[in-house]
Amino acid sequence: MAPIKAALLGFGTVGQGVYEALKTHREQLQNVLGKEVVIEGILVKDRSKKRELDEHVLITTDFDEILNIDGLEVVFEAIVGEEPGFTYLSRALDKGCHVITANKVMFAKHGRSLLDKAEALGRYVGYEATTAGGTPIIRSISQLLQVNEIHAVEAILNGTSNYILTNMREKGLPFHDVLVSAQELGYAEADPASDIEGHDAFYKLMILSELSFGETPKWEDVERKGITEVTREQISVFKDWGYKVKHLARIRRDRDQFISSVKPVLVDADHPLYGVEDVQNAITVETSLAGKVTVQGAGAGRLPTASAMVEDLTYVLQPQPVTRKKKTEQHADNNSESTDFTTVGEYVVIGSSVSFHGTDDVQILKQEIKEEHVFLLIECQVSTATLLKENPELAVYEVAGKEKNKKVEQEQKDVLLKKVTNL
Ligand SMILES: NC(=O)C1=CN([C@@H]2O[C@H](COP(=O)(O)OP(=O)(O)OC[C@H]3O[C@@H](n4cnc5c(N)ncnc54)[C@H](OP(=O)(O)O)[C@@H]3O)[C@@H](O)[C@H]2O)C=CC1
Ligand SMILES: N[C@@H](CC=O)C(=O)O
Repeated sequence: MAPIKAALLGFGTVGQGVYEALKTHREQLQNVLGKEVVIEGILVKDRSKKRELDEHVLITTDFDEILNIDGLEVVFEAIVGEEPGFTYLSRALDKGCHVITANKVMFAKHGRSLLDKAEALGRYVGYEATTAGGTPIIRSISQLLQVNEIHAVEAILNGTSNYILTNMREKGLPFHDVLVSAQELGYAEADPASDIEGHDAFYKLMILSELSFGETPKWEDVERKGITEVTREQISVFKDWGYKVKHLARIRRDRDQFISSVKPVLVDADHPLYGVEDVQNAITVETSLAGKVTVQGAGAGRLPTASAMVEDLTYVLQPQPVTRKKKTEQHADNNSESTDFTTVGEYVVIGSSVSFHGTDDVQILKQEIKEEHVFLLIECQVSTATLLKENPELAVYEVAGKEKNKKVEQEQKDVLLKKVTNL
């Protein structure tokens, strides 16, 4: 039987992983698909690099040569950046191919357009590898949670950041050394600023938002912060207090409004993502019927990412019926916050000096002085924490899952805001 002809765009960490996985799992694929899958062509940027490839494989820097492969059915994309990836995949769909991508920057920006085009052409787009590496979250949401309404997603979505934070805490290693190790292991992006500044997790969160809610918040409204300001001294105090710093990507839809952020947050042992370490990613989806569902797995690296792309191959060639989530109206929540109540949360505030001038509504729950810094665990209103975060002298970390509604008189709120501004 004639084999399924495929092409690979990119032959770096991910591209090589796909090439290897197709060879090592040839038999398994043949059992599922009834045919062999053969890579016929590979697109690269630098043709002079030495590559270990079967003789018949076309290696080229010219995308037209890829598209001209006779009988090409599938294009895997694992190159870097929004372009030329988007143009190449659009053209591959126009040519009648199914496409499978790992490129989240491109997919966060153009995923909807590619999915629309594929639908119109009767082709399929696999994008499992764009989000959380080898963790099957795209398939879980799109195929297993079609009837459930999704209320919120809370996740660790960047393997490099989680690997750095884990190794700083467990081995006391300096930030930079662990980043270099993440690069050597193939976890980091070509420009690792994307990982450590939170852009990568942000793109993945936007892909999950589109999948879960049929829309995203305005991108500029999402609070985004990376892990570059997390110090070993902070991690050590947090550890003594029973917390870990995790880079969390969170989105909640509440009465047609999104509350969304990507930032380092403290979690305690009760939090579902507390035990997610090293390059692991995990995603907790809060649903209307199933409650909280968590999926965990390797978030980056050659074979886990290749796994997602090869699994996608079975999906694009044997698609299951899936309805894409449409933007839906949310029903008003009867438990919605009354004006008499205000939301309070727990925060760790760190500075060379921190004082609250006897403000009643800031409860100090714990304190410690370490080297040059005062560490305070406080309970205060969310609005107060927002003000504290604006103070460049302070580092403020939210403790995840500690928000609650508390009765506070309006006058108290005003007094508190004035006092905190005077810090
Ligand atoms: N690394 C990981 O764990 C994961 C990565 N991803 C995503 O997968 C994609 C690839 O990542 P990764 O393999 O790590 O990256 P690498 O930097 O290791 O490899 C990139 C590959 O793309 C090729 N390439 C880059 N630009 C072009 C271009 N304009 N035209 C043709 N080829 C090009 C390069 O060619 P050459 O070899 O000639 O330099 C190289 O082979 C990225 O979008 C990344 O975000 C997704 C999930 C996990
Ligand atoms: N650089 C990314 C790779 C996978 O998407 C990460 O570290 O998570």
